Amino acid sequence: MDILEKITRDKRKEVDLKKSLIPISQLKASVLFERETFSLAKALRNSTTGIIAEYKRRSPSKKSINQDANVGQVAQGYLKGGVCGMSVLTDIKYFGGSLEDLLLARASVTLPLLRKEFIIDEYQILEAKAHGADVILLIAAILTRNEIKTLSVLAKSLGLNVLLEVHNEEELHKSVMPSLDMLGVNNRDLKTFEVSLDTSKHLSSLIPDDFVKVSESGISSIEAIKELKQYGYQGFLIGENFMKSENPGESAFEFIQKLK
Ligand SMILES: O=P(O)(O)OC[C@@H](O)[C@@H](O)c1c[nH]c2ccccc12
Repeated sequence: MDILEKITRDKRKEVDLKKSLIPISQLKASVLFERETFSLAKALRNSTTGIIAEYKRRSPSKKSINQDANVGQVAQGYLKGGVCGMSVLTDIKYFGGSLEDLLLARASVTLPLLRKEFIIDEYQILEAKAHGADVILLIAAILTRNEIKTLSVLAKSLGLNVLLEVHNEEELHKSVMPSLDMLGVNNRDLKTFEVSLDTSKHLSSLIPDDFVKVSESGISSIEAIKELKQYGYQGFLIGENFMKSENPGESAFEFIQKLK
C-alpha cells in the first residue's frame, strides 16, 4: 500500500468518526458558514507574482519542517509579504495540521485561504466552509470523475473556489470540468515523493485556457517561477521553502521582492 492509499484509508475512518460526533447542522450553524468568500482564482489572475504560501509543520516526506511556528503570526507575515493566498494543512496524522489552524489563520488575515486536505467526502467541504476556508483542494489521484463532479459542484454552491490537483495526463483528462476554477500540477509524486518541475512543464499545454494554472511543490527559486510563467502558470504553491526558515513571512517577503 502506498502512502496515498494509507492516508486515504485513515481519512475515511476519521471522517466517519467526525460525522458521528459533529452533525452537519452544527457545521452549518457556524458564523463562518455565512461569510462571503474571497476568490483565489481572481487574486491570481490579477497578480504578477502569484504566490500561494503554505503553512506546513511537517510532512511524510520531510518529517519536521517547522513544528513551532505560530499560525496566526505566519498568516500575518504572509499577508505583509504580499502573497495572493495561503494554504493551511488540516490533516493531523501525516502533516501535524488541524482545522484549528485554519480557524486561527482566518481570524488573523483577509487573504484567500485554501483548506489543504485529502477530501473524499462532502462533509469535509461543509467543514472547510465552517472553518473559514475560501478554497478547497481536490486530488484527482484519490477521486473518480463522478466524485470530483459532486464535490466540486457542492463547493461552488457554497461560494468556494476549487483547486483540482493532478500529477499526470490521465488524471488531467479524467478531471477537466466546468465546476473547477484552478488546475494544479503537483510536481511531487505523492506516491514516491519524487519532485520534478518537468511535470508542470509537460502538462501545461494540455490544460484548457479557462482554468488558472497552478504549479505546486518543490519550488524554491525565482528562476523556477520565471520559467514556469513561460508555460502559462499564474499560481505557485510554496510550502517548505518558506516554512523551513524561522520567519516564514519574512522569507516570503524577500522572495516576492525579488520576483517583482
Ligand atoms: O513544500 P512544497 O514542496 O513547497 O509543497 C507545497 C505543496 O505543494 C504541498 O504541500 C502539497 C501539494 N499537494 C498536496 C496534497 C496534500 C498535501 C500536501 C500537498
